[in-house]
Amino acid sequence: MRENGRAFDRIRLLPRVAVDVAGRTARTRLLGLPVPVPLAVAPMAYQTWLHPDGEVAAASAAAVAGVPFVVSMMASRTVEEVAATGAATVMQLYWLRDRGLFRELVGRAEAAGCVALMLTVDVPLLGRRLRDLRGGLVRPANVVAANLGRAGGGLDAVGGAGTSEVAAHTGVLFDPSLSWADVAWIRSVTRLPLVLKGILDPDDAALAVAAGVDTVVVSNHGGRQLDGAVATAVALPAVVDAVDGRCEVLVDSGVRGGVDVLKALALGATGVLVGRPLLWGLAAGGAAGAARVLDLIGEELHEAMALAGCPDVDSARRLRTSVAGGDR
Ligand SMILES: Cc1cc2nc3c(=O)[nH]c(=O)nc-3n(C[C@H](O)[C@H](O)[C@H](O)COP(=O)(O)O)c2cc1C
Ligand SMILES: CCCCC(=O)C(=O)O
Repeated sequence: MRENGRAFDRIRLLPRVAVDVAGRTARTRLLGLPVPVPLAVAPMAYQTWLHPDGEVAAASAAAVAGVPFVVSMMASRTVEEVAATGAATVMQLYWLRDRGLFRELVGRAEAAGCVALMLTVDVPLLGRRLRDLRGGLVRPANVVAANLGRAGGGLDAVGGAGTSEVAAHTGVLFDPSLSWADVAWIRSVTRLPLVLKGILDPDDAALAVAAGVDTVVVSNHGGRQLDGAVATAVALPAVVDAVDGRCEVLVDSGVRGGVDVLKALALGATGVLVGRPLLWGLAAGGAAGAARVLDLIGEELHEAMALAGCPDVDSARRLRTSVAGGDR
């Protein structure tokens, strides 16, 4: 988790000069849609834990900013409620043992008008989260996986220091047997664009392209899964090379401001997903707080583009970078 931020910090940009940036724009396409800035909100579970309106408030902020909102399969508000905010909504999915429930969720996402499905592939089981275990993490009774019906409620039998009810619950639901054959099946049951989230190895990126995926997200899940996994700013360039323009390449994990977005573009990304900063905004100020976070990142990106001599996103993708030696 710490290395994600450090890796972005170590990237150095080579600004261009005497380029007319007076009319600069960060407009581009992301997940097949026109967007004012190349970012979307990452899927994050259980947002009513942070604010009573949860995902509905966060998605409203995305709608105001004009950027896509990815609703977690483990969201505490339903995909229908999220889509009703007017945000371009992407449904995130985990591979479930209950294939009937998985198929039903695909159908609900389609019916709700989702613009894409995002299959997260880096959670065969939940990572070992020591603070969750030490604190005996248990969901409050009102924080449930609203999309999963009866399966979304709490596990009464689990509690106390040394246990995580969230890890136990996902262990019951998620199927660690996911393989590329299953990805091909998922590709075959929907016409929506398919995104795979959690790619780090360029060979997996090539397999994703071969499976007919429209977008890969270079992600280590914000450092929440495999401790010691490579930072995404380090992994990104090889994935961009392997994909070679055959699908979109998004990146997340450690993006904290507009300069990080510019660095991601310079490393070849189509755009970024923003994770925790959105939750901080949501916790601090609900929909307005989340909207302020998106505004700040957008403002910072526009400024950084001016200072780097980039009138548009394509020129940002052509910026040269280097990697600094040590930490600052
Ligand atoms: C509280 C929390 C819950 C998350 N829940 C999900 C989830 O339900 N599905 C998913 O694919 N990723 C989930 N993630 C991972 C994020 O989508 C994203 O990959 C990560 O947070 C990006 O890193 P960042 O927080 O450093 O921006 C979660 C992350 C956090 C912090
Ligand atoms: C609650 C299900 C898993 C959410 C998740 O992906 C995360 O906490 O990182």
